[in-house]
Amino acid sequence: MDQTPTMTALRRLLPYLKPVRGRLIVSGVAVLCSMICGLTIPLVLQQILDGPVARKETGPLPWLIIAVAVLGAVEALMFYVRRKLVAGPSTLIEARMRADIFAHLQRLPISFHDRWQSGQLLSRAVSDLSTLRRFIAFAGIFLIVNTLTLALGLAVLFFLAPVLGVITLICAAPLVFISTQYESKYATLTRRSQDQVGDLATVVEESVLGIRVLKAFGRGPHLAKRFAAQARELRGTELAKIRLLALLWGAIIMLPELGIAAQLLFGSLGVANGSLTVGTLVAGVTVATYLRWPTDSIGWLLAETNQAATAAARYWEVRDAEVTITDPLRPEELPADGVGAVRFEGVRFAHAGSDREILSGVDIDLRPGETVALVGSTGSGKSTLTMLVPRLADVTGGRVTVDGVDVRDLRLADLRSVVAMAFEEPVLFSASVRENVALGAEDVTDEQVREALRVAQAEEFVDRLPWGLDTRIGEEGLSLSGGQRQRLALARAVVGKPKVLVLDDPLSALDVHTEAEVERALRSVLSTVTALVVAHRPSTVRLADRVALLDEGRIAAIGTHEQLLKTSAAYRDQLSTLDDEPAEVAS
Ligand SMILES: Nc1ncnc2c1ncn2[C@@H]1O[C@H](COP(=O)(O)OP(=O)(O)OP(=O)(O)O)[C@@H](O)[C@H]1O
Repeated sequence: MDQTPTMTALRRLLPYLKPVRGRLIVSGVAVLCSMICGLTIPLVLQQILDGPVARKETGPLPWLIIAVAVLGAVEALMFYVRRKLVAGPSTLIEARMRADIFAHLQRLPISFHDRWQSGQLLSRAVSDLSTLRRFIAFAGIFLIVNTLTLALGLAVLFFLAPVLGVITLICAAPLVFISTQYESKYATLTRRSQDQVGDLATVVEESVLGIRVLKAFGRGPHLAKRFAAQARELRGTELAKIRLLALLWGAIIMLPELGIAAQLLFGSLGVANGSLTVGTLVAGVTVATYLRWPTDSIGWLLAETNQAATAAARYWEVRDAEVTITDPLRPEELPADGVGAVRFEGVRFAHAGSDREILSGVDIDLRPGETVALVGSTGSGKSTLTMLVPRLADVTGGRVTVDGVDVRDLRLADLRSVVAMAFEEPVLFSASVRENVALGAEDVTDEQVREALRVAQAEEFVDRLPWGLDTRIGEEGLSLSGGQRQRLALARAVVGKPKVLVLDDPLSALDVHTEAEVERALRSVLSTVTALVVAHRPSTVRLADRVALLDEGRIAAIGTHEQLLKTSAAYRDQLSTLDDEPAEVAS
């Protein structure tokens, strides 16, 4: 995966900052004001020491003391204002960026999701964005303000006595060199640690989703060991970061201390020979002491900036991923009297970056209302072919049409309102039964949900659930049986009353009893639509009007089951490899 240069990644956040720039600028100005107040206090101190104290006159003293108190109060107030002002914008930016990456993930093609680990996406949408929020609210502002304060402080020192300014400058110069040396090393470590967090999130997610497999095979301890090893790697990276930061901090803290010592040495000599007043020396040392926070914080601020830049780069890597399946520039309309005829015409398909064509000229003509079962050896491309109808992937040659219109010429929303799909693995979301079914179409009424459940033979078991339609089903619907989940997935597929249904092996992995229930549901569902059904079992083949045999990227035979049994040796061979006995099918 290409890595976006980190600082460019940070700059690209500007459009998100734009709507709230007013408040961000005001909060920056507030911090600057508080810093200016802090830097003015030593100047008043100089006036007190060289004026009333040196001359032993107490007259102007109260006013000068009040000035110090007011400056201190304004400094504190401005800090408070910054904190108040910055909270809203930074959380707003985080929320917007999070919503945008989520929306983008929905648009990205399946091929993207096949390539990317879910934990990497999770860490980018959650922890990287929190890092960015912290940067915008705090480190980003202080990076600018502290740099200005350092420049201003230096100017004050030069104003007080050039020698004090020069000493501070000489002591600060090595910091620039050390910081640049450290920056690139720290950036590499930061990137590594943030990627490792993503890898860890992937392991946690996969092991939670696959907990049944892991338990059944007793692989929990093995995975726990692997996880611990990855966690140790992350710890190693974090320790390397801390060691590097410790070195930088050491240098950053030592250099200003040396500066203050040098100021005291040369300043005292100056006072002794009369070239400096005591007030100037005390004010100079106070300014240098005040500059310690802006100086000390540089290491931490650079670390935060690095972290934020890496987080931004990781964010943009996902946002820059190309949405390859989009609405056409000039969309066509489906005919109003469309009946759901589907044609595959010379369809070819190869995965991006792969030379191997999985489909190399598939022709199938699905007549309106007909069910065609697709059989073929494992890996022959059956699932791939089904994905081309609702454009989960696009053909690389030929075309797929619905009612005579190339699916690529239709708006995605229009296409997906007439074509519905159910998959081998019926994914259910942690939401109510109603929400899970209504996911299949927009603005669905309860009556429509019930009708879909009836068609999918699911109404009875849903009514037996503790809260009926409102029952929340667990993540991935794990609390339901396989057959119940399949029937809910079928209800979701039919709720929008599609004209075309594409089913990727809906009877796989079901026991005999459950299979019969889902088969009944399927018969009822298929009677109303044109359907392409991937079949791994003779029982699924039985549901079809015709069967197409996919072999070596082409349709090797197509016809009714009985015709093919008589005429196609390849079909008979294929059936003998299916899960049930061919004899059972023939009956
Ligand atoms: N991202 C990818 N890049 C390259 N090849 C891929 C990719 N994804 C899948 N394939 C290959 O595409 C081929 C077709 O896969 P597909 O899932 O369509 O087969 P299938 O007939 O549905 O198999 P099964 O019956 O086992 O479900 C397989 O050989 C698979 O290895």
